[in-house]
Amino acid sequence: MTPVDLTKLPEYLKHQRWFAGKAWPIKSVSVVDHVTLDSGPCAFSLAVVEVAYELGHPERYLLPVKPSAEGIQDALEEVDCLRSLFQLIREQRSMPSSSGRVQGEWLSTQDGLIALPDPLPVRRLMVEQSNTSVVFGEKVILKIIRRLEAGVNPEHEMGRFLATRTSFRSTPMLLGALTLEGNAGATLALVHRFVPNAVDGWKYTLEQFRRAGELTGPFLEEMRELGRRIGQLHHALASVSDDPAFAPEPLLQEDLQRWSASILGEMGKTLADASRVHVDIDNQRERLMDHARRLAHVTPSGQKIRIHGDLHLGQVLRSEGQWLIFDFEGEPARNFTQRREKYSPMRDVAGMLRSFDYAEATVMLEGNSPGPRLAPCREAFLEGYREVTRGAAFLPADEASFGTMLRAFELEKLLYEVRYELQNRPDWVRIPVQALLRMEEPT
Ligand SMILES: Nc1ncnc2c1ncn2[C@@H]1O[C@H](COP(=O)(O)OP(=O)(O)O)[C@@H](O)[C@H]1O
Ligand SMILES: O=P(O)(O)O[C@H]1O[C@H](CO)[C@@H](O[C@H]2O[C@H](CO)[C@@H](O)[C@H](O)[C@H]2O)[C@H](O)[C@H]1O
Repeated sequence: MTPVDLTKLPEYLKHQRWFAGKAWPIKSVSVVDHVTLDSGPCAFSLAVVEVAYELGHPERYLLPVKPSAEGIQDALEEVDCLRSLFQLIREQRSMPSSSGRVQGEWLSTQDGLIALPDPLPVRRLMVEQSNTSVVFGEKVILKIIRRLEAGVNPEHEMGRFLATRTSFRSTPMLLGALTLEGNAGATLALVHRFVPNAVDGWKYTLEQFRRAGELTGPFLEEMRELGRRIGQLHHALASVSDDPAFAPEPLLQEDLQRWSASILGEMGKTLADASRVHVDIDNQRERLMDHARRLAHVTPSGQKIRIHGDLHLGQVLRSEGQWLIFDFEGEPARNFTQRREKYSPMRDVAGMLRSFDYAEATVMLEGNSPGPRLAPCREAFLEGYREVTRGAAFLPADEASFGTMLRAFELEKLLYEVRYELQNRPDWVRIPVQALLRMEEPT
């Protein structure tokens, strides 16, 4: 018997913030796996539903639901259900599902020994996000993943790697996870340490940029510190050679050629779409293509390593005078296999630099006066990064290659941002478009 009323599901999904398919007509929905949890004070089911569209690929979603005569009731609205879900992970329980198995995982790390209050206070996080997050006892945060993808979840994999194989601690540590094994296999939920009173780097930087005059010395020192943290993250990600998913690999000419070709390919479609709203962008095509072409001709040096993959100011937290890096899931528009590819760490550096430009553009659009913000911020961040990565095997060996790769990856990120904004925040497309227009001739 299916735990969800399938006839009501299409309408229900269309009203959920996390449902990505609102714009497309649904052909059918089905439950591909489910498990019922009825041992605690809240009986509910975890159902994996597949949504087939009239056009395009099917998608899978996780629905924690309670039986209800009125239709579909989200179990995550009930404190008892949330506690039961968390306990499943904490107690590492394993339960058969209709076509596989649900497995709770709790890491046996120092952080995993965390003591939690009993009864456990529960608070739903009310932020705009693509998943659902819940804070327990102000000490741990459970993220219930809504849209499920096949394959190894990069956030789960990276979190486990950092917690168990490295000494990198500038991240809210992964504590546990809930996994569905079998045909519909996927990571269903993740538990991390909760960072109290944290401000995300985006809000933090905007506040500083909004202040009149020059950026303060202490803020620029914080940006240098952020650069150091990212450098240390790259050292940690490159530190293990006995795990094929993480072992650094030499950067080859064919990697550079492949990345260059991929940027050129993305450019074709992206600029065509962008030129519908910004006519002058098409005139820049040749100049921009040159940046991408040059990447293919860099003399290969350095390594490919696992990287954060979607690094921007919204992926770092500022708490108690420290930077913490989080959200290792990679770019949402790419599939898990692409997100887990090893890359040059310069790609992360480029991502963060793009974020400073977004912050500058945002404060200018708000009507703040121009000021020397962007260049000092970039310089401070790069200084910090280079300070801790000097001579690192994963970086290009010479300055010229460093510069060419950085510009090519900034271009790649800019094109990604154009596509992201066209789809999600059309008013903001001008931010990456203006930056593309400003990009200098390659030297
Ligand atoms: N460990 C944490 N400690 C404190 N706040 C967090 C933590 N993890 C996430 N958050 C907050 O929750 C928000 C959403 O988290 P995120 O992992 O980015 O979810 P999603 O993948 O659904 O976007 C973040 O922007 C941040 O403000
Ligand atoms: O946070 P996500 O992992 O969902 O990342 C996506 O959304 C980001 C926006 O929230 C987007 O980032 C872009 O906008 C940011 C300002 O809002 C800016 O700081 C980033 O530099 C810029 O790329 C990100 O690209 C997208 O993957």
